[in-house]
Amino acid sequence: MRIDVVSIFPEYLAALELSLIGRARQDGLLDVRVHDLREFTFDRHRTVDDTPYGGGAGMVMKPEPWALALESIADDAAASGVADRPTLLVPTPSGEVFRQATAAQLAEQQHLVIACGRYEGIDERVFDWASERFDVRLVSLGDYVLNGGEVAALAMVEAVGRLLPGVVGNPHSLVEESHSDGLLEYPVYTKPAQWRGHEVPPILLSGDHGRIASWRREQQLERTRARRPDLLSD
Ligand SMILES: OB(O)c1ccc2cc[nH]c2c1
Repeated sequence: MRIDVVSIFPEYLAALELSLIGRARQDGLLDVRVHDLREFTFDRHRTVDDTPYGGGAGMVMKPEPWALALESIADDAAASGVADRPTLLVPTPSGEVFRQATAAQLAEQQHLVIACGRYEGIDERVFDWASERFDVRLVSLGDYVLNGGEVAALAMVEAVGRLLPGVVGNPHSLVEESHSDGLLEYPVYTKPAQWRGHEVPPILLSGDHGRIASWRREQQLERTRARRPDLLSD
């Protein structure tokens, strides 16, 4: 999989050189490229924003730098033999909620491009224009607002990248985690069995794997009912 990320703060994405994703890149399991949107401006001040039509606070990101950046990425990918029609992910508070199912869906794609907006957002016409060459998806991490798309990009690259074959050491760990089966994950414990007056649930020390599995499932249901009843109503 190839992932291109475009931002006016490319250094924000440096975290993608670390840990699991960084190792996957070094091992050739994932090709992540970060681009500075200002490389696609040609005025003296490398301008990427302007005042909003219709008035209102703040600034809006100009369409042309985005079109040049996205064209450059799509042309490069096509020339490199990345056959798929790229998926353009646009983090925005006004997008569909990004869920584990979204990550699983995206992990099947060959090429993702993530457009990190700033200011009051990107000129809407970019998304209409981009739909000729990209499958455009506006996505939100949840019902809160950040100052730009970079944090969402980091989250999405990790959520998708860790699902790719060979990226996590033990693929089984992907099965037993929150949301993989629609429920929250069960509580986990490790040594020591007694810690500051708090003990590990005795069932986990019993060696009875059948009863342990049942206990864990009950814990998942109990936690999901308590913390995320919405997951049970679907
Ligand atoms: O909350 B967000 O994910 C988000 C994404 C993009 C922009 C651009 C300006 N504010 C933003 C917020």
